[in-house]
Amino acid sequence: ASSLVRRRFITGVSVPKGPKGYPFIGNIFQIPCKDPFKTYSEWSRIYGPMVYMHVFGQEFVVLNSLESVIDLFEKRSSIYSTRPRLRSKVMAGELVERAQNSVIFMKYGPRWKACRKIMHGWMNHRVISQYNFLVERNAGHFLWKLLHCPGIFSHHIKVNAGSLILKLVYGIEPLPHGDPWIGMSEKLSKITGTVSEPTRWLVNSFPFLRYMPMWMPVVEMMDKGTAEPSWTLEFLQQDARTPKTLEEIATHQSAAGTLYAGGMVAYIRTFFLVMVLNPDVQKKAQAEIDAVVGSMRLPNMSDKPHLPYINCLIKEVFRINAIVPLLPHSLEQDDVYKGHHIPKGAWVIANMWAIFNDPSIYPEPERFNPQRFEARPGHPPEMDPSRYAFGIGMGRRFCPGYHLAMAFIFVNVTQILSTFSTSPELDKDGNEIIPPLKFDFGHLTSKPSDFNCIIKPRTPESSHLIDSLVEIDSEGFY
Ligand code: HEM
Repeated sequence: ASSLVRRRFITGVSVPKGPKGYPFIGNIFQIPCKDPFKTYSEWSRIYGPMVYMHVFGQEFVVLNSLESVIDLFEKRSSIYSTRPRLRSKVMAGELVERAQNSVIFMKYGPRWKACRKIMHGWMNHRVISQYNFLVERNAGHFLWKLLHCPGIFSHHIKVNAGSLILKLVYGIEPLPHGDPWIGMSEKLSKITGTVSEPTRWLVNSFPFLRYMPMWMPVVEMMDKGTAEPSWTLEFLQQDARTPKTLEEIATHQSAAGTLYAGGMVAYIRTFFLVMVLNPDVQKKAQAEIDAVVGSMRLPNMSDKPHLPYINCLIKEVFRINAIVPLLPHSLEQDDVYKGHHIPKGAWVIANMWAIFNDPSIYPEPERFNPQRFEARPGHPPEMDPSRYAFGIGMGRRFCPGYHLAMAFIFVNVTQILSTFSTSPELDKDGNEIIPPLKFDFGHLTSKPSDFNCIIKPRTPESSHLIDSLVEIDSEGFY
């Protein structure tokens, strides 16, 4: 508290308002474990769009309005682009190590810049458009699995996203079941998510794997002459005579290690859920694909400009589930915004959930309505949430996987709509079991709670098309 008083004296203004906490422990008991972003949003109605809280001396400022998020993360991105400092004393060693090695948690500085440069080289718009064929082929495999084993669709979604990343980064084709690389990436992503949850600091043991040297299998395959083209191979072969410095390898490894597909999995699961809940939307989207693409081929990236309703649908899925509902940034110097002191070292958290559910931006926010993004007389399109689901504007921490994720989403959503109908499960009396529109927040992302549904090919021709496009060397593809 004394440092607070001192800083208040320096800036002459006070921190934003917030719920009154206890001495030392602060607001720890007021921050709920479940859906904290909803509580922050309620608090903003009492205390204003910026809400201040503190826990064990760590200060937090939650930004609940789009205006404040743009003003700070975008317009002042030179100050607000670092990540919160993680409290090493109360965290297990592995978590700290993960934090140091992960681009997501790196402090703004030279090492972070080096990683971002590598990632930009892999995932800029031009490079990603050259990989469209791989995204499309990968989606074809996914359809084939949905056709032949629809009961475990959630599992297929996970493998689908994970296998694309593994192929791009390491040239590895994952095993159909229980692939160790996919399992390991999942563990890494859980560690990453755990590090970021403010109320989790107190947990002091995590039974996770240690961070593994992920370039090793590529070196082995290179030696055997079996390495497939991949970003890692490209890196290792660049000037192969000069041994890589540890720093270079570590930088590449941390860039690669962060590439996990959690956001894409959450998106596709959300898409299936809203299709179950909104049959009219599904029919309308299918009618658009039938009219533009026909049923003789699968949609691909070149169809994107000709499918306006699908493009609106994709935006609405981003809005209805804020995949990364809380975005934690931090600042390394004191700042003053709208008459309030934003203290150096505070976690400044953008509440994206609050923004995507703000009725002044999205009227009737609880309604799933792709048409809100259409321009009609007297109705300008509502703000595109996919612009903000990956970070703010072109702010420095904006998700480097944006182009890859958008290509993946477009191809998968259109190919699923073109070939399958998704509907609610039936109980033994033939009544529909309607799943709730409910999401679980954990490990940084928000995903639909488990639900079942029926996924059926739309026509016999759809099944033939999928089978004919996927050449399977029958060895248990799923
Ligand atoms: C639908 C899918 C995805 C969503 C919604 C998503 C969202 C985000 C968000 C919100 C951030 C934080 C931005 C900020 O702090 O301002 C982020 C960062 C990041 N994302 Fe994604 N992402 C997705 C897919 C991907 C993919 C496919 C990759 C890589 C292949 C990726 C790699 C990263 C990395 C490395 C960072 C950290 C950047 C940094 O801190 O400098 N993301 N993502």
